[in-house]
Amino acid sequence: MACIVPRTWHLAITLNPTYYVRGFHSSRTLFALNPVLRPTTNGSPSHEDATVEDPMFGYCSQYSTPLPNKFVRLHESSKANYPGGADKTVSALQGQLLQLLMRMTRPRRVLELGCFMGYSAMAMADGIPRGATLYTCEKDSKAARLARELFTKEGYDCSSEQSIQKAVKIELLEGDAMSSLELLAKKELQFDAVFLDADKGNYINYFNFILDNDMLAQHGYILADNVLFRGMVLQSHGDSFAPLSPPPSPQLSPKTKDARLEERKTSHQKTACHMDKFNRHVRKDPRVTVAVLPVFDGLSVIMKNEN
Ligand SMILES: C[S@@+](CC[C@H](N)C(=O)[O-])C[C@H]1O[C@@H](n2cnc3c(N)ncnc32)[C@H](O)[C@@H]1O
Repeated sequence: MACIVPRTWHLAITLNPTYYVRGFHSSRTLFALNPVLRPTTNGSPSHEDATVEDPMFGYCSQYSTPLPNKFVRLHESSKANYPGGADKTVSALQGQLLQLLMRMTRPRRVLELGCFMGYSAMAMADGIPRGATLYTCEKDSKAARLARELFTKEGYDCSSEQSIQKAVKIELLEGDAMSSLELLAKKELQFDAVFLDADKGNYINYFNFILDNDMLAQHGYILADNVLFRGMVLQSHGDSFAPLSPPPSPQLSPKTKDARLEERKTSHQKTACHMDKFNRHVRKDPRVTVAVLPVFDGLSVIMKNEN
C-alpha cells in the first residue's frame, strides 16, 4: 500500500510534529506532547492521568489486557523512591506490548539496557519461557538494588548458578551498560531479543557494538525505545536542531550564532538529535531491517538480516 496516512494527516504532521505521536506515546511523553496535560504534584503525569487525559491513549489502555497488580505497585514504588522520576518506566501499555512480543517470539536469552527499577524487565520476564534468561543493565546503584530486591521477592531466579529450569532467570548487571556489553561479548553470549532503553546518546554505540560483536542471534531483534523522542525528532537534522522560535539574527557572526544555537539546545533537544542520528544510522546499516513505529514515544523494531 503506497500511503495509509490521510493527506490531511501529512499536513498536520508537517506543521505540528507533536500531532504525529499524540495518543500513541508512553506516559513519560504525555506532558511534553499534550498541553492539556498538567504535571501532578511531583512534576510528572501519572499512569492514571495518562489514561484519563489523553483520549486515544486511554482508549488503547482500556481495551488492552492490563498487566497484573504487581506492576501498579512497582510504579507506585518508583514514584515513592524517585519523586519526579518515576515516569522513566515504560507505560503499562508498552509493558504489555513488550510482554506480548516475548510471548510471540519465545526468546531464550534477552538483554535490556536501562533497567531502572525493573518495570520493563519484569514485563518481558513474564513473557519468556521458563529456564530462559533476561540480562538487564543499570548504572544507578539505588535503582539496581531496588530492582534486585523486587526480582527476588517476585520469585525470579537471581542466582549466579546455571538456571534450574523452574523459573525465569534475571541477571542484573550493575554499572555502565557498555562495560556490561563488553563483559557479555567476552563470554560470547548471543541474544534473541534486545531492548534499548538506557542513555540515548549511546544508542548508536550500543547498536554497533552488538552487531559488530555478533551478539544478536540469527533471528534476533532489537527494540529501541524513544526513537521519536516526544515528537521532537521531526525538528532535528542530524547534528543540529531547528528551533520553532525565529532563527538567530543574520547580523550575528557564525560563531555567535553557533553559541546561541548551542545554548538553545536543551537536553531534550540534544536527545532528539541523538535519536534522529540513531534512526538515520540504523536505516543505512545493510545488516538490519528496521520499522520505526509511532507507538508510545516511538519504538523501532530492528531485525538482523539473514547472512
Ligand atoms: C528510561 S530508564 C529505563 C526504564 C526501564 N526500562 C523501565 O521501563 O522500567 C533509563 C535507565 O537507564 C539507566 N542508564 C542511563 N545510562 C546508563 C548507562 N550508561 N549504563 C547503564 N544504565 C544507564 C538510567 O539510570 C535509567 O535508570
